[in-house]
Parts: sequence; C-alpha cells; structure tokens
Amino acid sequence: MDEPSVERDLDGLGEQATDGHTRLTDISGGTEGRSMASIPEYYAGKNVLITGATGFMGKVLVEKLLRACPEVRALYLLVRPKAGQSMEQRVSDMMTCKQLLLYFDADGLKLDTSPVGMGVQGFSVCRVSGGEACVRHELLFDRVREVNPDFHLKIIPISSELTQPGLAISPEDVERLSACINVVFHCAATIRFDEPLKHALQLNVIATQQLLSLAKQMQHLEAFVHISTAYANCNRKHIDEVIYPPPVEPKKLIDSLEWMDDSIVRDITPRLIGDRPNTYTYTKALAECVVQQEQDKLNIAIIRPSIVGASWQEPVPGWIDNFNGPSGVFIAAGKGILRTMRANNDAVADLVPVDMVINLTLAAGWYTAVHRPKSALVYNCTTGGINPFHWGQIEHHVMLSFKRNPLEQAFRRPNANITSNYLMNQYWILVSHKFPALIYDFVLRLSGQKPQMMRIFNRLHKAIGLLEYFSSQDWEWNSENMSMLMSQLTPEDRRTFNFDVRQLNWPEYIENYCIGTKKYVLNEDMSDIPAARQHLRKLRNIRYTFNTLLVVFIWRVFIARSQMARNIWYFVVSLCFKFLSYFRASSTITK
Ligand SMILES: CCCCCCCCCCCCCCCCCC(=O)SCCNC(=O)CCNC(=O)[C@H](O)C(C)(C)COP(=O)(O)OP(=O)(O)OC[C@H]1O[C@@H](n2cnc3c(N)ncnc32)[C@H](O)[C@@H]1OP(=O)(O)O
Ligand SMILES: NC(=O)C1=CN([C@@H]2O[C@H](COP(=O)(O)OP(=O)(O)OC[C@H]3O[C@@H](n4cnc5c(N)ncnc54)[C@H](OP(=O)(O)O)[C@@H]3O)[C@@H](O)[C@H]2O)C=CC1
Repeated sequence: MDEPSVERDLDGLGEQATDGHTRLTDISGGTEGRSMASIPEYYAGKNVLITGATGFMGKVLVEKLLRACPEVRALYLLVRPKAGQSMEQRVSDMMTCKQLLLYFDADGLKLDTSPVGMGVQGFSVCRVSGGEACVRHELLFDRVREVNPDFHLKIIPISSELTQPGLAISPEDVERLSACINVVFHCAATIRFDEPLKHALQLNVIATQQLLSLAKQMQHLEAFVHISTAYANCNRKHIDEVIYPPPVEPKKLIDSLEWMDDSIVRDITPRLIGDRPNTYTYTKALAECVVQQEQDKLNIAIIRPSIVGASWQEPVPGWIDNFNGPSGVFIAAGKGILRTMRANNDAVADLVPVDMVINLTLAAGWYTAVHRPKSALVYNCTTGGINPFHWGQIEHHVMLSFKRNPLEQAFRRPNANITSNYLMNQYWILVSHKFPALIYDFVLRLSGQKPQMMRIFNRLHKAIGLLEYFSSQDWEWNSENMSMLMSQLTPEDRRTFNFDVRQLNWPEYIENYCIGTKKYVLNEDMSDIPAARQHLRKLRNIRYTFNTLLVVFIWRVFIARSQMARNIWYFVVSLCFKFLSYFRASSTITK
C-alpha cells in the first residue's frame, strides 16, 4: 500500500462545508478581492487554542506568537494540573520563569545559590557595586515583556487532561471555545520512545480525535495545525509530503486494545509496530490518519519536524530546556560520561532548530486559514535535503565546543567517539564506560559514600539505545511545501518568521546549542568557565598519572613472571644508558 492518499492542492480556495459547518469564508470574508494579510495582520484579533503549551515547542510557540503578532486577541492554553500545581500556577510559572540568584564576594567567589524557582531559562550576569553580582535566569518571555508588559492578560488557561473523555474540559469551557476559537495548534503528545502502547495511543491518537471533534464544534475555526514528526513514516527511506496509509485502521486498533489487558498489549506491541522502532512513531503515524479523516470538514495543516534542537536565533540563540533527543547525548558527552555511541559518521543528522519549526508552524497556520487548501497540506520541516550536516561533523563540533566552554564538574575530559561497528562500540562501552564507573564506585564505597556511577551509566545506555535507530541511518524528505510556503511570504514576514534552513551555519549553531545546554538546561554560570577548564586540566593530569602507574604496574608484573621480558627490559635499559653516555661524551668533545 504505497499509494499516497492525499493530493496536494495549493490553489484550492474556500468551498462550503458539506455539513453546514461554518468555513473561513463566512467569518473572514475570504481573501478574494482583498490584498492578502501579512502573518501578524492575520493573527490580529484572533483567538488561538494551543495544546502542549507547557512543553518545549509549545512554550516557544506561545512566546513567538505574543511577540511577533502583538495584536493577537487571546491564547487559550489547554493545560493539566501536575505535580501538585494547579494549571493556573503552572501557566503563571511558565510566564514568569522563576529566578535563580547567585551571590558573589569581592573576589568573584560564589557565596550562595538561592533558587527562587525552578524555571530553566538561563542566565544573564549583572555586576553590581561592592563586588556582589547577581546572575539571574534570562527569561524566555523577557523580550515579549519588553514589548508588552501586560502580555499575560492575553493568556487564558483552560483545565484539560487530554487522556480523559471529552479532554476533561468543562461544559462551560467547551461552549466558550466553540464560540471564539479561530486557530488551533495541537502540539501535545507523549514523545517518550518507551511509552506503553495503550498510553501512547490514548494521548497521541484518541486525544487528537477528541480535539478534532471539539474543533468541528468551533463556529469560527479557520485553521487546525497538527504537529506530527518527520519520523512518523521512518519505515520508509524516502518520505514525501503526503499522508501515507496507516499501519492499521486507528479505530480498529482503539476498539481492540480497549478490552485487552496491559500485559497482553505489551506482548503484542512488537508485532503491531512492525518495522517502526517504537510506539511513538507508530502512534504519530496513526494520528496523521485521524487528522486526515477530518480534512473535508476542517482546514488542516500537518507539520512534520525532524529532530528539534535548541533555538537558532530566538528568543536567544541556543535556548533549550530538556534532555530529549540529542541534547541529553551532548550533555553526557560534555560531562565526559558518554565516550562511545553507535551512530553512522556519514549519515545526515537531520536537526532543525526549534525557532525555525515554530516560524514555519505559524506561517502554515496563516497559509491554511487564508488559502484554505482543499486537502490537508503536509510540511516536512527538515534540513538534510537542503543544508545537510552529518553525525560525524556533529561529534567533532560538539567536542570542540565543550573543550572551549567546558561543563562544570566533568567526570572525565570530553572525548566521545561515534562508531557504526557494534563490536567496537561494545568494547569501548566496557573500557570507557563500565571500567571507570566500577573504579569510581569503588572509590566512593571506600570513602563511605553510595556508589552511583554504574546506575548513571545504566540509564544512559538505556537512553542512547533508544536513539541509535535514528543516528545509524538516514532518510530523504521531500520539503517542497516548505519552499512553497516561503515563496508565499512577504519579504517582511520572511524575515520575522524565518525558516530558511539554508541560512543555518552549522558549526556556529552547534556551538550555541552546547552553550545553551550549559546555560539553560544545567543552569551553569558562564563566569565559571575558567574553573571548569582548571578542572579539566586536573582530570588530564590524573589520567596521565594513572596511565603511567598502570603501565609500570603491568610491566612489573610481567617481568616478574617472564625471563624473556626481563631480558628485553635489561637490553632496552642498557641501550638507553649507552645512548645517554654517547651523547654526553660527544657533547663534551664538541665543547
Ligand atoms: C558527541 C556525540 C555526538 C552524538 C551524535 C549522536 C546523537 C544522536 C541523537 C539522536 C537523536 C534522535 C532523536 C530522534 C527524534 C525523533 C524526533 C521526535 O519526533 S520526538 C522527540 C524525541 N523524543 C525523545 O528524545 C524522548 C527520549 N526519551 C525517552 O524516551 C525517555 O526519557 C527515556 C526512555 C530515555 C528515559 O526514561 P526513564 O528512564 O523513565 O527516565 P525519565 O524520562 O524520567 O528521565 C530520566 C532522566 O534522564 C534524563 N534524560 C532523558 N533523556 C535523556 C537522554 N537522551 N540522554 C540523557 N539523559 C536523558 C531526563 O531528563 C531525566 O533526568 P532527571 O529529571 O531524572 O534529572
Ligand atoms: N521534540 C522533538 O524533537 C520533536 C517533537 N515533535 C512533536 O512536537 C510536539 C511537541 O513536542 P515537545 O514540545 O518536544 O514535547 P514536550 O514533551 O516538551 O511537551 C509535550 C506537551 O504535551 C503536554 N501533555 C502531555 N500529556 C498531556 C495530557 N495528558 N494532558 C494535557 N497535556 C499533555 C505536556 O504537558 P505537561 O507539561 O502537563 O506534561 C506538554 O505541554 C509533539 O507533538 C511531538 O510529537 C516532532 C518532532 C520532533
């Protein structure tokens, strides 16, 4: 079943819905006979619904929409209460991004760390008189706040647990959303690769279905933008911008899994997901299918980003707030923990910066609402086909960057190597991961502390084991729709909502990415870099001393047991002495 099920239609202007549902033409007056609105003009006065707003991409979407489209009327965020926090509290924390204060004495020594909160947004340093300095998180929403200090008034949290019937939205909220929403961005998903199938199906597929049902009740809806992944069809080598037939009819799967015990579902999961690597990519493919089923009733766009990395330029270069995908690998390599990983040096590393994905998403929302393509348009948001960069190059630049800007308290000097050879990788895991971990834990035990290194390595091996599928091969994505969309933007919009991946300078991007993991994920202070470098020098000296002692020890053991080794040893030593005395003698003669 290789036939794509969607035909692209770029010029299909609005048609009346068959079910009497109000389409764009009724509320915006269409675009006919008018000059086309720019992106900020389009979003002006619009009510936007966003799921997954507390996630990595959702936060950047909210920030950019508020900053670049200041006339947007309101953002309705579907948020669930979590970890004892109400949804209002969570949204407020997200916007205020709590602060971390570090105090220094006159010599620049850190005296105290007082985390006022837990936001992970990074630092800006402000030196004050008297030798005290305050380092505070550079807030994700700082730039919006500069433009509009009251931006929070535009944010309306709506309580919703997406895995519950009706998304657990109250009837009053359903009524309110149905009456006012113009654009929906559906970002929420579980992105864990080891999610049990039932839960992944519940969130990635059933919740999408329910959101679509809600969308169909929205009387003024103009665009529904669904965030998928470029890897939804990773069982193919060449991926076009079409929705492929699903591995199974979603409704059938939902019905059959409903009555099945969790243990049965676990047992049959490998058979069901077939040639896909995990439940994530499998359920994202099913979600695209349920979205496609509504394309006659709604104006739909599907965005398929590849591996979403730290920001390129906005809100600040290198902004990142999680360990997902390559970020965790970079950090583990920077800390000197990860020394080896299975990856293909020559395979394309299809990273795409989060701000480019969000710019494309906002532009696609605009295009979908204004042009109303007859069928859902899919945008492969990838870099490999246009501006390729390879895992081998990534490794090189990550290592360079962490040597220039080391992480604090590294376990060993950063020196990670990737290899596609399974046996070689196993060898290095033994020599460079397990052996040092055992020694370190042994030292911890001797000093009365709890061993921890082996536990860390076991978790790391589990995580990288799940990523290797994506780093060991490459794919070809067609990204014509991305180019088409770019050509539709005004020069001004092209600058404000830049997703031209040709402009990415990879070495510079990777450097900012690594610095971003240091500043924004690990909350490390850039002014501590000299101390971190000093720590690396100490580690290097420890390594030299350890290696020398090891060689001497092995040799001592060896010559104690073998006459031949002893003879060679005496021969080499006497040769050295002879050379030494010869050079000494010849230098006295020449004087
Ligand atoms: C120089 C080297 C060069 C290298 C080149 C090679 C690089 C290859 C990179 C390939 C990336 C491929 C990504 C493919 C993306 C597909 C795109 C998408 O659509 S979807 C987007 C992609 N989706 C994903 O990436 C999801 C992948 N993640 C998962 O599925 C799960 O987190 C898990 C199974 C790895 C661990 O589960 P579990 O044991 O239950 O543990 P928890 O979840 O509770 O977390 C425990 C702790 O570990 C932390 N941590 C998390 N991840 C990593 C990491 N990678 N590493 C390190 N640490 C990591 C986590 O923060 C937490 O810390 P703390 O709070 O305790 O302090
Ligand atoms: N990151 C990446 O590399 C890529 C991501 N994508 C896609 O982009 C989208 C966003 O990804 P990303 O931002 O990285 O993911 P995150 O894990 O950072 O965010 C997921 C969001 O979904 C919300 N969510 C999860 N479960 C529920 C629930 N039961 N009820 C309500 N909300 C829920 C989370 O809310 P809460 O804070 O409450 O947990 C969070 O806001 C996803 O659709 C993903 O498939 C695609 C390609 C690559």
